[in-house]
Amino acid sequence: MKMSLTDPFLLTPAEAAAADRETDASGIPIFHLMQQAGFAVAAEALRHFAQAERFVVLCGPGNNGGDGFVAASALRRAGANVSIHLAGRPEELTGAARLAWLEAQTPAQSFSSYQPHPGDVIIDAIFGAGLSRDVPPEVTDLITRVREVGCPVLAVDLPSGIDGLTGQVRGAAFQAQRTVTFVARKPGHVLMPGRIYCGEISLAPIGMPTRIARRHARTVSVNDPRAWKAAINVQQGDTHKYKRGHLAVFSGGPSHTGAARMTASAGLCAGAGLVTLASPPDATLVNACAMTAVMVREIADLQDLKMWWASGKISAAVIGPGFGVGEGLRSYVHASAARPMVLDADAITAFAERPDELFALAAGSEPRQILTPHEGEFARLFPDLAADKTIGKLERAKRAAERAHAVIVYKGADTVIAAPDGRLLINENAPAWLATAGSGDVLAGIAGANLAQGIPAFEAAAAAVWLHGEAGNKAGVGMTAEDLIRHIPAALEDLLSWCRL
Ligand SMILES: NC(=O)C1=CN([C@@H]2O[C@H](COP(=O)(O)OP(=O)(O)OC[C@H]3O[C@@H](n4cnc5c(N)ncnc54)[C@H](O)[C@@H]3O)[C@@H](O)[C@H]2O)[C@H](O)CC1
Ligand SMILES: [K+]
Repeated sequence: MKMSLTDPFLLTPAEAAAADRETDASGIPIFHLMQQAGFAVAAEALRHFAQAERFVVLCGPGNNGGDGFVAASALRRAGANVSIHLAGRPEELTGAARLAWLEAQTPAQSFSSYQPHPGDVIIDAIFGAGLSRDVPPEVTDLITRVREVGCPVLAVDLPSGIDGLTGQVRGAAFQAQRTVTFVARKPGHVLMPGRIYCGEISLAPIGMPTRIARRHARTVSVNDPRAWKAAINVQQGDTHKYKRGHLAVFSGGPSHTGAARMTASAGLCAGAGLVTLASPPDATLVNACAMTAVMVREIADLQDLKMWWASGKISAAVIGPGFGVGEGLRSYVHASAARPMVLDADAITAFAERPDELFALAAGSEPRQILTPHEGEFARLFPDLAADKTIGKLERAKRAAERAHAVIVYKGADTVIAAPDGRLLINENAPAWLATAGSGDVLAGIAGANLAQGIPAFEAAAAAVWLHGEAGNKAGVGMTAEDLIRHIPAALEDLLSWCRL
């Protein structure tokens, strides 16, 4: 089991700036933090780029540039060949960055005078958490020239051009081989494409008291069991099957049964006590022949469904995988309003023309629904949010959850889980090969199993996304969705060990 030793909390750029100010006010000057930051960068440069013929430190106008001056001085003292290029004029520097510049006592050249050369290692200290708009043309130009020569880049805090809040590229960005960040990672380190641009990330504590940093980290965390393990029943494995809930999964017609079967099998492996595949009459035979541990029950129409819910025998449901988009699906969702339910795939698309109808169903109650849109489905249900280029994935997911009164699992390599009350998590344990046919059906089944066991919707969704990623890691490259299902129990074992810690 791979356990991360770093804290799961993230600081948005605004939170990091507020934490800096509070640290300064508490008697630890920002200049002191900057020195520690610069030393950490220099140490990382010497450790990982020992082959450098020259370190070229590119310094911007703010404190990111200040970190660069400190790093440059430290590298010089260590005997390295260093040159500094500066955006603008040194007289324009202020605050701690100005102090760092004065201490560096070095001539600085302009950005435009820098000609990248093989053997150069770039220390990118142009923009960090303070990037507030697209990078200017001279920086775009520099990024292009460095890329053309292929010089390795060590980024300070963030690769310049990556937005620390959204992970988006603002005009252009350095592709770093490594990034050294401070105190805590920012969302932009975890969200795509920022995560890719950062390369290998290391974290330097730089002397900010953890209590200050933690107090400011209010917006978002990494999806790590520490965020929700309290909601997981550790006794899960030992209890009676009826206590572990009964999950209903709705199958499509006779030629569309595979997806729901995948969901049902995943639900069983993920710990639901019982799983029933609710099948239209013409698909019952197909489903019954294919399933063993999963039960099959005929649900012919709305009346059957209402009676089933009324019997109190099912605890949660998954609808959408392979069901078929149409009025039938919408009526089933209506009949299941306010029940713990995962709406996936077709269940999302079915409401594309009338999203408000779906959102109204969940209004007023505590969130019981989990919606699991990928990029395309998200845009169908929340077209305005998807089109709004001024906000990133976190804000989109947050607003969507508020609007839908539901937990949103906004899928991707950087799946974001959002609750209507504003809680946000970014998942980072999913391997690239998880993006395979049927993978989403499996995720829906795991989430359904969690709901069936009585786990609240946000925690159920977050734990499902994490388990899905862990199972994917265990199944390994080249896996199929069936392999993924077979690896859920081992992932669950890991989760229960986490929960017992
Ligand atoms: N606790 C910590 O993590 C510490 C981090 N440090 C470093 O400080 C930077 C953040 O510093 P800040 O001055 O707030 O921001 P930047 O240096 O990233 O840039 C601000 C600077 O740039 C101008 N600007 C922003 N965007 C653009 C643009 N697109 N084009 C032109 N100019 C732009 C803006 O107006 C400012 O002048 C953090 O990343 C760390 O590296 C501290 O060293 C100490 C503690
Ligand atoms: K940078």
